[in-house]
Amino acid sequence: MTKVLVIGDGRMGTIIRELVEADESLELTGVIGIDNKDELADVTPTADVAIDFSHKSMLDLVEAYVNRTGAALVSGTTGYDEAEMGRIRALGEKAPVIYSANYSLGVAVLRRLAAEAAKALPGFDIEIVETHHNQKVDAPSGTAKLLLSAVNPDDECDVVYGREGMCGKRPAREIGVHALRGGTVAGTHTVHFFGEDEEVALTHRATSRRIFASGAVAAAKKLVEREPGFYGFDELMF
Ligand SMILES: NC(=O)C1=CN([C@@H]2O[C@H](COP(=O)(O)OP(=O)(O)OC[C@H]3O[C@@H](n4cnc5c(N)ncnc54)[C@H](OP(=O)(O)O)[C@@H]3O)[C@@H](O)[C@H]2O)C=CC1
Ligand SMILES: O=C(O)C1=N[C@H](C(=O)O)C[C@H](O)C1
Repeated sequence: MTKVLVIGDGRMGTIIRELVEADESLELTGVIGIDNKDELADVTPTADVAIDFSHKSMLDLVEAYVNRTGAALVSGTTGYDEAEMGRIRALGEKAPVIYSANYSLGVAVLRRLAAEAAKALPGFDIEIVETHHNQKVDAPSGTAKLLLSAVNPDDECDVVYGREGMCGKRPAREIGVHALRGGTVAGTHTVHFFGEDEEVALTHRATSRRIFASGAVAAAKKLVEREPGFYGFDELMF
């Protein structure tokens, strides 16, 4: 039995907890929310793997937990800055760690397609649009950032987050990133490629956040078989 600690008891944490409880190969050792977050620093029972879908403010505790116990870490929390991402990567020296801003197979394929399209369509204007429910606290989404780095791998383009006012004509080497918020949308991402008299648009639409939760649980099962190290989604899941 693989022992699983779920960090985050919100929308994602609740579904992950249900999936873990329903899986005979997994044992739930605890669920951490704001109210009992200090357990991470002390009394939490040791788990083989922690699955973290919480909030960036939990990073100090998550980091200390992995360093203290050596538990594997599946991290899906978004909103981290570069320095915080560096701290998550560094945990790979202590334990097997995977980070992905999106645990659906569909987005992993969208990322590849978008990278391919960007190479094949030089000179096209790229715009990324993400849409999420009205409870999401970070923008743009982690997935939008992941797609941005797929189409702009060498940081050659300037990036603008929304536009307003007399911002002038669109420069050629610019990528616009736009966040829409409303209702209960689980997560939609479109990468637009605009050319002369034509447009290619690649879209992934999640119709339920269950897809992210089941991807994270599948990742946890694979991760516990691995040596310490920092793993990407494609490396572990394909
Ligand atoms: N990688 C992926 O595939 C996916 C990633 N996500 C990401 O997972 C994270 C959680 O998403 P979701 O479950 O929808 O979010 P919720 O707001 O429903 O849950 C957030 C959780 O974090 C806890 N928390 C701790 N500190 C804070 C704080 N300072 N402010 C707010 N919450 C805090 C909350 O505790 P409490 O309940 O006690 O308030 C809650 O357990 C987000 O970063 C989201 O972007 C979401 C879907 C897919
Ligand atoms: O907060 C969410 O809901 C989601 N967050 C992730 C992100 O920021 O990319 C993944 C998914 O789109 C749902």
